[in-house]
Amino acid sequence: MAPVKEGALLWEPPASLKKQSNMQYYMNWLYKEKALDFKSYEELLDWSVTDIERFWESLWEFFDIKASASYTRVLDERKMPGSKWFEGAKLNYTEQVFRHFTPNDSAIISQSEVRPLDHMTWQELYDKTASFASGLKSAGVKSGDRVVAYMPNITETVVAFLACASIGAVWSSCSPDFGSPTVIDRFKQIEPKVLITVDGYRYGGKDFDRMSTVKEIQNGIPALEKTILLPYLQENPDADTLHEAVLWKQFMAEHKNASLTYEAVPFDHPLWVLYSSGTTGLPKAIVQGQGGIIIEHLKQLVLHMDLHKGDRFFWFTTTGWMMWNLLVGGLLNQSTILLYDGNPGYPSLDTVWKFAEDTEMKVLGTSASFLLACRKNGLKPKEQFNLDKLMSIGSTGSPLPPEGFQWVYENVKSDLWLFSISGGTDVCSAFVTGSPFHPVHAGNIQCRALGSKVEAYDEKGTPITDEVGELVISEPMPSMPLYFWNDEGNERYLDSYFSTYTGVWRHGDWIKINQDGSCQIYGRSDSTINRGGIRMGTSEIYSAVESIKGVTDSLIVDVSNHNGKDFMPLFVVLEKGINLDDTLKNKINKQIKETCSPRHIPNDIYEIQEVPRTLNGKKLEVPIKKILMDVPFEKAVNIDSVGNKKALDYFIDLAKNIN
Ligand SMILES: CC(=O)CC(=O)O
Repeated sequence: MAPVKEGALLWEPPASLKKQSNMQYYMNWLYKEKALDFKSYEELLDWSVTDIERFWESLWEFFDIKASASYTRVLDERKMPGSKWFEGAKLNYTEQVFRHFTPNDSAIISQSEVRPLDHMTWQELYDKTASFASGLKSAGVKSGDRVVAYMPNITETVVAFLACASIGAVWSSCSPDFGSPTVIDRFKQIEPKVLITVDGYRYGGKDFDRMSTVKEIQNGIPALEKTILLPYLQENPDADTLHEAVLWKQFMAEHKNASLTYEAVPFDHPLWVLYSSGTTGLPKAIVQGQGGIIIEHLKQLVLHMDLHKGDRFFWFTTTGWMMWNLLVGGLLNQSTILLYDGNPGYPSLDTVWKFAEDTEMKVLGTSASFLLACRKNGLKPKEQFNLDKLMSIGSTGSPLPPEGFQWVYENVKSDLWLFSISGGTDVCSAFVTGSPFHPVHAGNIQCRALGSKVEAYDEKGTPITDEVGELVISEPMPSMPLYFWNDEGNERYLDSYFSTYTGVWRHGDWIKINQDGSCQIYGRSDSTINRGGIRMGTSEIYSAVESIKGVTDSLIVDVSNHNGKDFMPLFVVLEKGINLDDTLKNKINKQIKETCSPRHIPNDIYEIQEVPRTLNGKKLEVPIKKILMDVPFEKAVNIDSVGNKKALDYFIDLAKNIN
């Protein structure tokens, strides 16, 4: 097959999909209830980002958000940051989930490398959530206290999260493949009372015992009062080696038949803390609110991904990525969520497609890198699996290039809806996303999300179309972070999003918005490493690499997506007499794997003489990234600010070889 050209039309939504979509239903509802007659998505989008108070209020009514006290006004003031949404309202995330479920329907279908395929009904989910919540309460957990999980993507993690939210406690999770320094850097900041953990996990057919890591985590977080240990890898891990630990089974048994109550919390009550790392300091602890997430996730999942009650919704994720939080959001609409824990490429890349067949999956969400790996390995799922029920594929983590789109249409199904989405941890959602109304063009994201005033700004802050610019959001959204934990005077929050354009959210991605409203993302406009959706600050990688004897300095950049290649090189400066041989490379990779995560192992390691730095000593990450992306030198580097100009030569030569 000839390679598809960027922008080539690959699919158009059939009239039946449009007609039966939630988006159409919402537009009909707006017409009937609000006398708002939009003739197209573009008209609706325009209204949603102009008359923002009425738009978000309409969602509140359309989704029939359950609240024990109503709001007094939708928005206090259009300002960013700090606008107050739905003041006076009292609600609860978990109550929204359980407000009208069908007891014997499946709420969760799960499988892992440790466990076979299993269904959990809504009644079971409700009962287990009630028991866990009661257990947390007896452990002294109150509204506002933090509960953290070092857990894989399995049913117990969802139970624990729903229980935590029902009390109004604040949730935070890390995947058990994260090393203890990474976990401690995150969890310690929020002083959690309770840790929920597994003893270990299986990945790619290998067992990883984590009991000693759990001990290190416990030792690193003095605020912890209790640990709940779920035997997942071993049947009988030795709970006595941990402080104040109780086994999951015992914890649940003590609270059997408990009834579930819901703490009515204000709209901006913290729901969870997600983490995002920059180049310096500890990872940012981003706090998102119960109400903001409920309304944003319903919008994203129900309108943009067209999830209906009972639809089987899957996203391949770990608990350390915001896509886990979005996946769980499927329960807000009583969809059935599908969890997979393990290596999606083990024993082969067929694993996910087989899971799709076995679960009669309707929406299959994954990362662009997974789809590209399937393509590279010549997979043809359509010839091997019955994917009749599959309606759509979602892709995120990095931009999906045209060849990824082509592979899906040629090898999975010619008549499915493939949507690529992008947003991120900061809002736990997507700014640019899918739509049941729009065609799919190779390499393009279908549309900007309702209620997200996404614009591309040039350096002067002027909106541009058909050109790459900074992705900004120029009107407030209820899902924007409430604050960062321990961020005196909102300093880091302001610096992260509002230091470039006053009162406008600068997201840190490059975007091109096309005339027809579709768009493309061109990766991070800063230097953060985003692998498999997990954002890791370069500083975390440096501290791992530079702790190795013989390594004196280092630099890492992620130029994945440039030319459709997955490329994250690490550059090291070595002590005199030390060679960058395979033993040292393996040592570096092992260190990154154990202290950061396996996803942050570089594609290659190069020896350099000097790390290029600014006059005041900062590593030149973004300029080097730009050089390697073949951006013209004068645009990539502000040469006057470079302290050791000669150090750039190496990268200029390397760019010639890789591009
Ligand atoms: C929706 C997203 O933006 C996911 C990610 O790439 O982290």
